[in-house]
Amino acid sequence: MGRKFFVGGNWKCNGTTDQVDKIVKILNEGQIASTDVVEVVVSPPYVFLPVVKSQLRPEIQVAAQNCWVKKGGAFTGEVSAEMLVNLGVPWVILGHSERRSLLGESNEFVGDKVAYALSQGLKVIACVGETLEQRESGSTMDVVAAQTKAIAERIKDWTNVVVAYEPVWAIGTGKVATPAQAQEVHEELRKWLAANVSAEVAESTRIIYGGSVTGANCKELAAKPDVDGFLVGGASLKPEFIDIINSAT
Ligand SMILES: O=C(COP(=O)(O)O)NO
Repeated sequence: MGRKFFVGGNWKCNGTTDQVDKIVKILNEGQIASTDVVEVVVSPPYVFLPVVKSQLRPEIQVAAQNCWVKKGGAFTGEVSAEMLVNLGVPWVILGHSERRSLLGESNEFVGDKVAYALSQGLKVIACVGETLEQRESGSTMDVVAAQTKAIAERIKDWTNVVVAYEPVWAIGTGKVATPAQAQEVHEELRKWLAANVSAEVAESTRIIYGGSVTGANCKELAAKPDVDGFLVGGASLKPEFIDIINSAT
């Protein structure tokens, strides 16, 4: 398969300087698999990005949790892709379900953000996922395909894209998807990429799972053939994140 395992830590809107110091210490002192085996990217809030980047061991990269949809300027409160590149931040999470639901980010807006971030040289963790209502109505794949299509219509090169399947009903709820549920959607997503982009992109693009991943459930999920890693929320703030990083070994 040849897809390097990928573990992202999404700190969301959390952290004080003391808490950030403690998390960085855990990350710097943890026994983690080599970068040949796993790619690790942690995503602090914007305000902590420079200090975390400066203090983290070199094997662990950083990501922003969002960025603006076009070149910076008169967009009060926004942070541009160019600023992240200027800071040496290599990754950005885009299209997280919390932004789609709380801030009304549409599939098209997320697609535009992904295209612009890539054009500026950022690497992107692009989030997709359905709500409980959508799953219960049997429209999971329709939703996830539409979210992915809005990205595919706007980009040509998938080299720097990781797709994060994060079922909304599993985020922050403790109701983790079963390994079979995760595998089913990841496999269908990969088939969608093969049919609508290319076999090569389908084969090489990492599709990672997010939604109540913990040190206790990560191994079983990681064992599934189309689960290429994780995007972890709550547990990325805890020592168990080290176990999740090592879950593919
Ligand atoms: O939103 C998530 C997952 O959050 P939890 O692990 O806390 O469910 N990742 O981006």
